[in-house]
Amino acid sequence: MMYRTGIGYDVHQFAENRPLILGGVEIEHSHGLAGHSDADVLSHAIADSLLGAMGLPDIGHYFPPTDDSIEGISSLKILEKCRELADERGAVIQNVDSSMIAEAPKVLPHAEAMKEKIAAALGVTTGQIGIKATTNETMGFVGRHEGIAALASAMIYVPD
Ligand SMILES: Nc1ccn([C@@H]2O[C@H](COP(=O)(O)O)[C@@H](O)[C@H]2O)c(=O)n1
Ligand SMILES: C[C@@]1(CO)OP(=O)(O)OP(=O)(O)OC[C@H]1O
Repeated sequence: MMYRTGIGYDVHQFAENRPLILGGVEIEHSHGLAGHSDADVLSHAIADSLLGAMGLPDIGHYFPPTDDSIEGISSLKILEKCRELADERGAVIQNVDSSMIAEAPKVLPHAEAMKEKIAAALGVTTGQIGIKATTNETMGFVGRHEGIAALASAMIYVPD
């Protein structure tokens, strides 16, 4: 038996007239995030952490930014694809942990709702999903409210 870990990082720029979707949850804010997909930076980081743990190529390999057919795709679908790839290999997701780095809005009040969406997409329990957040203490692009970054780590069990 083997346990494997993976990491993921993503960042998206704020844009006007876009919904702000984080962990599959729409959050009221003055700006949303720009992207070819729904720009759910948290789900993207989590997807990459799972793909990394499985030793697979990253999110852009499965969902290329050049693919017009996925414009506006819900990133929960990307997490569902990660679950499918895990199932195909008999891999079992043990846990996912994550942090968002955002000056605003406050995201922790939405963490439970995000856990529910993410857990459902991955076929795990909410207790297996960690969601944290920090500001960047006004420094850098996050500090200037230019965008949101997210980090994630995953552990999976892979049978022999
Ligand atoms: N976008 C954010 C940022 C932070 N939080 C919560 O606030 C706590 C304090 O953040 P600091 O950066 O000032 O240390 C943090 O631990 C989070 O609980 C948040 O919800 N949303
Ligand atoms: C899923 C994709 C598809 O275009 O989403 P984007 O919104 O482009 O987001 P990004 O995190 O820059 O790259 C991942 C892409 O593969």
